[in-house]
Amino acid sequence: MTIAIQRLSTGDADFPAQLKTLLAFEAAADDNIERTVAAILGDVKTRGDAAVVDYSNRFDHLSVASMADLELSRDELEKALAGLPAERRAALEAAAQRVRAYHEKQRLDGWSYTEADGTLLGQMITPLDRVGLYVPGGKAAYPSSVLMNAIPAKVAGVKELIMVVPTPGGEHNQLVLAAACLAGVDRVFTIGGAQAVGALAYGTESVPQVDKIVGPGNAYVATAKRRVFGIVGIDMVAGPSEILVVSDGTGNPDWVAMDLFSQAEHDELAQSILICIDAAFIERVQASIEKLLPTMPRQEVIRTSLSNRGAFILVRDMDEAVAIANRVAPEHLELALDNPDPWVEKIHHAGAIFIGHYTSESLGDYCAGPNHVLPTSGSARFSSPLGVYDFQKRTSLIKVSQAGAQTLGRIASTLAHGEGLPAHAKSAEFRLAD
Ligand SMILES: NC(=O)c1ccc[n+]([C@@H]2O[C@H](COP(=O)([O-])OP(=O)(O)OC[C@H]3O[C@@H](n4cnc5c(N)ncnc54)[C@H](O)[C@@H]3O)[C@@H](O)[C@H]2O)c1
Ligand SMILES: N[C@H](CO)Cc1c[nH]c[nH+]1
Ligand SMILES: [Zn+2]
Repeated sequence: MTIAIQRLSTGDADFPAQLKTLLAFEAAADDNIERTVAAILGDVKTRGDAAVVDYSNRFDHLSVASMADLELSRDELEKALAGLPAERRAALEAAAQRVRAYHEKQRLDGWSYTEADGTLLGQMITPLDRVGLYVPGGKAAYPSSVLMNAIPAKVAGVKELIMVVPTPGGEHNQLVLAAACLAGVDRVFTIGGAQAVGALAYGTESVPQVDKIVGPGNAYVATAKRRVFGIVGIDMVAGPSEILVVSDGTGNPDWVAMDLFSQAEHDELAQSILICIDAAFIERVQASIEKLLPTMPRQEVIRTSLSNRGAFILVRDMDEAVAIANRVAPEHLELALDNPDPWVEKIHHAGAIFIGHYTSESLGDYCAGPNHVLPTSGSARFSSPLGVYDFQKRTSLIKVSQAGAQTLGRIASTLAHGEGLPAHAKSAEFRLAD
């Protein structure tokens, strides 16, 4: 069966309008979800543990009596790690080691300088005290996301990392627990959805209140995170996965087809786009898609994603390809080019750039080292991958010498009078020598 993937060409007069439609994705605001989440959060705020237990029993089909049944012991996490088949354990450890090494480079350090009159100015960096990590557990479990969220937090020096993961029907995903153990997660509660976000944001008798909640989740989780923002910090509200491949017609079309599949298989709403300067190569990728799709276990998800949100864009040259890539500002951008290096610095908007034919996006998802939590839906125009800096805060330092108080005091006094704030002016003036 032919898979109908939208074809666009920059040579067409209506290309700008077509591109706009292709990129016009907004997570549908759902009043029912808003109402449900508001009610759950309110209940968790009022009734604490009892509410969390009730919702966990209802939504995750459990029958537990108290929160004590919903916390895993250190022993259970260690058993999960010890029980992994050797090959899986080695892969998990190799990925964790590479992700840690990369993120070590991101740690921000404080700085200060002293002016001629002895006044010291600087910036102090402190880690967040306590962070909540949401790990989705409904339809699919992602141990790699445990590493990508927990390791930067630990590298930043976060003192306590509390993980929540729903376990529908009481099933514990051993690879998720092993990843938590390896990444140094401190406590794990088997709770999910809006009730878990509420427990982390407000604190309950058992779940400590955190300072920031990170990690992806479904519409209930995303809505709850948006609602508790302000009481706690949040990382970002990630949309469906995206990949954009820029091709000059070189390389293997099977590789490109599978790279497009790799993000399409996440979600029917995922977006996979190929921009290419060579019409014949686009046809070869289409043929590869037809050939390879029947071999894929998640072919229905891939088919839906490619036909609803996928696209092939034929461009006249590489400059046009790069301009459109920057307009899309994709989560993942592959430069599938024989000579990719000169083009890297022309890409200004992308969550991550995968350079050259051997750099499949999937290596970044698991083990290259950089974080796989990346800005989606064009937000790479103004935001960055999750990193150590998301778990560090900056505090300004000001230590004014007696001499400095004279110079600064006169400036501050003048400006304070200008603003009509006499107490500000006086507090500076009191420190002026007569
Ligand atoms: N961007 C990324 O890096 C990334 C990584 C992993 C997962 N994801 C996304 O995370 C999401 C995971 O979703 P999921 O559902 O599998 O797991 P989830 O853990 O996010 O949600 C499961 C919870 O949703 C709540 N829920 C379900 N139905 C409900 C209802 N009718 N009323 C109230 N609450 C309800 C329940 O409490 C349940 O425990 C997917 O959208 C996936 O694409 C994104
Ligand atoms: N590609 C996803 C983020 O867009 C992350 C992931 C986890 N496992 C596989 N992939
Ligand atoms: Zn992925």
